Amino acid sequence: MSILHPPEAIRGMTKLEKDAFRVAVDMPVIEIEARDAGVVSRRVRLEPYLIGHKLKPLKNLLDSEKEGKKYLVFHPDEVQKEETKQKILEMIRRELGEEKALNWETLQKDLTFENWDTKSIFKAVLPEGIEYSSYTQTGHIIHCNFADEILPFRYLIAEVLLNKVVNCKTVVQKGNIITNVYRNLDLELLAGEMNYVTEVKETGLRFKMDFSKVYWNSRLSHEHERVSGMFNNQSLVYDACCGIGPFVLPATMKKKPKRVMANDLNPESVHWLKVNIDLNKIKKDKIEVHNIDAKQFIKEKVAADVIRLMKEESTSAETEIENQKKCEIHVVMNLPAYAVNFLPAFRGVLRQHSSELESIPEEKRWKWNVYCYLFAKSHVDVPDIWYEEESRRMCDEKTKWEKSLVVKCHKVRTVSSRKEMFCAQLELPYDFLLAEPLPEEPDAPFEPEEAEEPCSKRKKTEN
Ligand SMILES: C[S@@+](CC[C@H](N)C(=O)[O-])C[C@H]1O[C@@H](n2cnc3c(N)ncnc32)[C@H](O)[C@@H]1O
Repeated sequence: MSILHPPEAIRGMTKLEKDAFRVAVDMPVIEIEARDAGVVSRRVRLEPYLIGHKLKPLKNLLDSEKEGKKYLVFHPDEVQKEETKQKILEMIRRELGEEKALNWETLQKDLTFENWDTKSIFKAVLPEGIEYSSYTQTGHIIHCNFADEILPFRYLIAEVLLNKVVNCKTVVQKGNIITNVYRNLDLELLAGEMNYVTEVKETGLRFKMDFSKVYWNSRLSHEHERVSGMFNNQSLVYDACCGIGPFVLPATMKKKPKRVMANDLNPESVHWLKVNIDLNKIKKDKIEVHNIDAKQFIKEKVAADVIRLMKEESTSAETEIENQKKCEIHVVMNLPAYAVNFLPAFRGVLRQHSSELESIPEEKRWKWNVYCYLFAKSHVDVPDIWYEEESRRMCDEKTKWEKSLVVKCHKVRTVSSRKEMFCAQLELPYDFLLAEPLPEEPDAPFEPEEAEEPCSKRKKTEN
């Protein structure tokens, strides 16, 4: 444990009282001429020993009470040994000259709430052995996720974050379970202003949203980039659960696909998607937007759109063979708690267009790719490979085809112990798209999605 830590009296504090953080400490210092400060900081390697940035606004160099003098301020943890102190004096003398009178002194300083970083504060406040570090920031909003034993300290933690984290103006707690269909979170304001309209940047694009009404998860930025990077200028991109646009916006801006259609059931998502289309200066006609159920979107909008475009291209004499080859259909369904239930909608989706399809030669029919997000969950500890197998099984159970249509399973992230998020990539053959549809099943219940574990730790099992 460091010599420098907030006073023990604050342990157990549940309401922030900044004054209680004040403590007087003896800082080891060396007084130097103010005019030598530049040489010392440039030429003497003192970084490992100086106080550094951890206790900001306390700095490595402080004014001495004597005219024309400065103190070099050292971290007491780093200069405990006499030999270290000697070594430091020698290092400085080597640059400033042996004749300089250099001595170790102690300078009494008051450290206050301003000096302690969040980690030291939480460590000092929470009962021993309990740690807190799990929060995410979306624009000016910090959202926290608390384990039961930390709940009594949530208001204090929120106040600390509000005071300490750059740009933070609002701290909220997520409702423990996401039950609503739009996957947004029930928010409880813990500190700061009740303003949930915020803006973030992802892959260089601007995303504005009302955080209390739409879904946003910055942890998915890699996945948004991965999938939108798979398209090209001949792609047809259909996002069935588009949210505020993290797949379709970068795809449109960076890959310039032949066609982009975006859909979400939540009118608020659609509203903010349109705001973001404008904000990123994308022409409105580049993305066709819908606000319907994903199944309906697949059956009515996607199928008809693909057939129309494929027919147009197959009859156009100008289409180069090379471009025809690059033409692929990509349907993205990022609603992991439910999207597998949309897979049956693809079976037989082209039957109503079968006569139009007959006029398109097989070699001019475009490949169908579906990116189906899902959660693979286990009740017991299992080897990592189990989650991928479970993802395939979940898709196969829904497509009910003679062979698995899953061509790839990409692990997106670990949500909590025994729960992984996957993106199953399926290739749908035309036999499947023209097959007899399966009898309509009653809608699967919308599973409540438990909040992420504060720290996602998984017990390792043997593979
Ligand atoms: C997990 S979010 C993903 C949003 C976005 N694609 C992203 O990556 O941030 C799932 C989205 O599906 C939408 N949604 C829920 N049920 C739906 C349905 N039946 N049809 C279409 N969209 C739905 C929600 O409103 C939400 O925006």
